[in-house]
Amino acid sequence: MAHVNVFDTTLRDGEQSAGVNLNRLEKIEIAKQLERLGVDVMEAGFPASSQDDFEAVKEIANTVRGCSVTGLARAHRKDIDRAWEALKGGAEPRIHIFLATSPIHMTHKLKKTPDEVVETAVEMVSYAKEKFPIVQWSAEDACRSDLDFLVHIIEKVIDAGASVINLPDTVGYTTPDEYGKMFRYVTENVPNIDKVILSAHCHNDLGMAVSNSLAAIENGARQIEGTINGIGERAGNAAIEEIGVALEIRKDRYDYQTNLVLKEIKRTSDLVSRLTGMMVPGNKAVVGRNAFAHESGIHQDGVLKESTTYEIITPSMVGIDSNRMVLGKHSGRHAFKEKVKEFGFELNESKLKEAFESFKNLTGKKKEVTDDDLFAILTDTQTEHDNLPKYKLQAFQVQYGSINRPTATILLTQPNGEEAEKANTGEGSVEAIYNTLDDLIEGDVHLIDYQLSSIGRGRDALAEVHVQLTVNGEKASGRGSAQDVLEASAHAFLNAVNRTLYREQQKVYQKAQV
Ligand SMILES: CC(=O)SCCNC(=O)CCNC(=O)[C@H](O)C(C)(C)COP(=O)(O)OP(=O)(O)OC[C@H]1O[C@@H](n2cnc3c(N)ncnc32)[C@H](O)[C@@H]1OP(=O)(O)O
Ligand SMILES: CC(C)C(=O)C(=O)O
Repeated sequence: MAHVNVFDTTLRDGEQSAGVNLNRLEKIEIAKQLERLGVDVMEAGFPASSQDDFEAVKEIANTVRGCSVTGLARAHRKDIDRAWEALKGGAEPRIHIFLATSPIHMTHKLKKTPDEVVETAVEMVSYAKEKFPIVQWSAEDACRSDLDFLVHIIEKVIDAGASVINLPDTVGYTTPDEYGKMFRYVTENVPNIDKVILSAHCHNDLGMAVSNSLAAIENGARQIEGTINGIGERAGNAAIEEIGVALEIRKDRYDYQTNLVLKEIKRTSDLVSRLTGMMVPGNKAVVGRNAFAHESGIHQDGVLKESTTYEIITPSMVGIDSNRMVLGKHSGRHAFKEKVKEFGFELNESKLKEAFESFKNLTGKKKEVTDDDLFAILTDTQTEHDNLPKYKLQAFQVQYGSINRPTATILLTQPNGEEAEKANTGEGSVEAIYNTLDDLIEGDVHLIDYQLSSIGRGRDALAEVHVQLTVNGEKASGRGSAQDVLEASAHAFLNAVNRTLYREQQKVYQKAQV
């Protein structure tokens, strides 16, 4: 059985999804989970793109030991230098340099001739190779490139020191047959191709990213790139969980193995969905809420008689457990601590105490605290920055009636520790809350997007709100959960505002360091 490396780019291409903005702690939490999932390489970010990304890539490279950590770079010395500074402490530093090879990109975007592109690619790969043991080079927009030009440039960058060559379908344009043929052509025509691993990176604009990735594997690719839940630029990337499960379920056809620990899929999907605010559609393959639900009578009858009549994937294979954990108001610290471990979180003592208090508070409101509730509490606690000045909701009240204009009164602790109270109205209760918060918060805040969902099922399910705001013109996303929709809405708004405060504090701190 041939081995196929899994290259996860949730933290780079995934974070390029419109509206997604992960903070450092969230990225680290996802990185730890990707390591548990068994990915071979994780692309932690684009170090030269911002100070935040640089810090996150550096911390992930210095922490993660179970897989290789990489970072993206343009074909620029300064991008490569920055990537080296971020990645040099990693277990196996590797860089991912890209440069477009299609006529459209070379002419209109790069404004370079094909010869200049070859020259730049070779120069930058050689430069990177002086620092990095592993250099991956990507021919951006490979699928709209001239095949013989591809063959020519690939040969040159391999000579310059690249050990992984990626042929991305940057715009999600290709079909499985075409993509497979491109891999075959390159394999058969690049003379030094046996020195490298070929990689596939597919986008989902025409809904073919996973099929294209599988076609690439069948035609010589030994690395596939993708993201969890298929998030990413525009319509997203190939969903890693779908490729992993397809290779497993159809191993009669695909004689390839990966290091993926399929049982970690559900937790990884939940974590990424929750932290990015990108909800997983109910009908999404492998991880959707309905992926294992049987609704119609004939299907239910079949499954009851023999599950394989309508079920090709067992829920337990991807970590969907039918044994529900029940924690209630009589559960103590020890049981709680055990469950936190079982869930894969590593909380320090103060975060554990905070999470236990939130859990106890919830047991006062809900009959039963479910896995989903606990997961929400734990991700929130783990990804919240400690001891930083921030806005904190102390109390609020909303008056709502079908005749009166909704009015919200809010008591807020401000970053300087002082309390302030105000009231304002709105067309609806959420707007009244947001107008009041706007009055209480320094700066110019605008709501761009608001999404409400429930965590788990049942009348007493927790509400979860994701918002996108601009604060003084800067975009920020936030999330909040609570048993009450209005409280969750207020928390999400404040979470987004606090993130911009945190970013400001980081900038001040970084300036002071220089
Ligand atoms: C296919 C992909 O997903 S590629 C990755 C895309 N990801 C991102 O862009 C996210 C992060 N990006 C950023 O933060 C910013 O774009 C930055 C910091 C990288 C650059 O910002 P700016 O300097 O303001 O440049 P801007 O983004 O407007 O334009 C990109 C420039 O890079 C050039 N460029 C694009 N790709 C490459 C490349 N692979 N190698 C070298 N230069 C490149 C473009 O031609 C353009 O150059 P120009 O300014 O001479 O016209
Ligand atoms: C940087 C490259 C690999 C990319 O993301 C793409 O081409 O889609």
